[in-house]
Amino acid sequence: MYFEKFHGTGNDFIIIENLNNELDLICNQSDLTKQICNRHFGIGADGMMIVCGSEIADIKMMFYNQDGSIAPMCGNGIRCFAKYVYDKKIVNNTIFTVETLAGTMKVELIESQETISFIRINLGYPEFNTVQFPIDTDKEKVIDEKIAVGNRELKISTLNMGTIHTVLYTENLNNVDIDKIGKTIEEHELFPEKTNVNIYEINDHENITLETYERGVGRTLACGTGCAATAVISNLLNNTSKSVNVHVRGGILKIEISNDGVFMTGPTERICKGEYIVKH
Ligand SMILES: N[C@H](CCC[C@H](N)C(=O)O)C(=O)O
Repeated sequence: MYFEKFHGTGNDFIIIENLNNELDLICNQSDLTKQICNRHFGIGADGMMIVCGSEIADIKMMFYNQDGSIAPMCGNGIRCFAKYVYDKKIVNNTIFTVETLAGTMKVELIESQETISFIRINLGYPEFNTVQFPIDTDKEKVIDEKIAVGNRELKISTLNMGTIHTVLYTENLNNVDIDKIGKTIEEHELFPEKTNVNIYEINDHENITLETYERGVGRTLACGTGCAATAVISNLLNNTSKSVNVHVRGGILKIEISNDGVFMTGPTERICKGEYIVKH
């Protein structure tokens, strides 16, 4: 099975095509994801995208986390996906639409080179009321709410930015056990479908540093929708401006909050391509 591997600021993905639905006859896509994304027995990646035909957009992206779970959207992934379908001439414009389970996203290839491209995505608008959040609050938005995490009380904000994100602020990321807090909150009883966990510190009014513990993966070098969700919360709390650079371990993503939606701009790079042997 032909595949290509990409990364977007260190969040890495496998991309395979299913334009003629031939994949459906070969294997279960969730099982295939777990197999191919395994970093020892497979190629290794944080997740997998499948290229599908669409009735409502130029192309459709199905996204699976490394553990085989389906997620509605992936910000770093859709940049890689966009480069793949443009370079393979599956789409023929530098501006096109991608159907996802989180809605149709508008994609723009700003600069396209052989291995690296810069891509700008309109991620749409943050949603607060779609989060099933059984916390005792009469507020419409859950921002800076205190919850019990183990024997501690933490302030969290939860929203949907293509997928569910929970955001926490810290004065110093070096003092935070990201894996421990990330896993605890990911699996917290408040989140029946789990959540992605983002912990950020403020560098200045236009720059934040972010660590993300992703649902279905664990710690990643970057999370595109997590960067956008965190920029939205940080701006709502008057910590940063509407245009902010989010510094992640794998690079920097630019987030712009506007009346037309939340835009994310960042790089994507092709790592390799080849034939994967499906294990039955
Ligand atoms: N783990 C996420 C999906 C991938 C999001 C992330 N890789 C991004 O770049 O947005 C979830 O289960 O909702």
